[in-house]
Amino acid sequence: MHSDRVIIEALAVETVIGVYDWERDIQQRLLLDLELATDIRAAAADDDISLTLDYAAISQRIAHFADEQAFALVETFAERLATLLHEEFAIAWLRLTVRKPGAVAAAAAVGVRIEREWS
Ligand SMILES: Nc1nc2c(c(=O)[nH]1)N=C([C@H](O)[C@@H](O)CO)CN2
Repeated sequence: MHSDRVIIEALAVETVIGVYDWERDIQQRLLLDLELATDIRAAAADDDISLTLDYAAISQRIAHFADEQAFALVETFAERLATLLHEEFAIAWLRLTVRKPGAVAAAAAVGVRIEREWS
């Protein structure tokens, strides 16, 4: 696995998310941190965006994914998003943190962190 990473930090997206009835009718903000494994050397050598993971394109895709989904659990959001990133961007390893700010008043944020690897 490559040790290089393309990163996206504190990406804010809006989505329907939550287990309670009152959460089914509103959009809430999630904050996402991503580490995406890749080998940046070819892109750096040729100074060519097409040879690396485009963090702008990936961020846009994630925002669209969030907008069209309505999961109960942040676990489901994280797992489905990881699969999407693997399938659409050929990402073989990632670490994804999904935070739900404000969900627990006494905490700055709660959520999940997952790592996934595909061979
Ligand atoms: N492990 C989880 N615990 C909880 C979740 C969740 O998605 N994963 N969700 C909720 C509620 O939706 C909460 O965020 C509403 O404030 C509670 N626990």
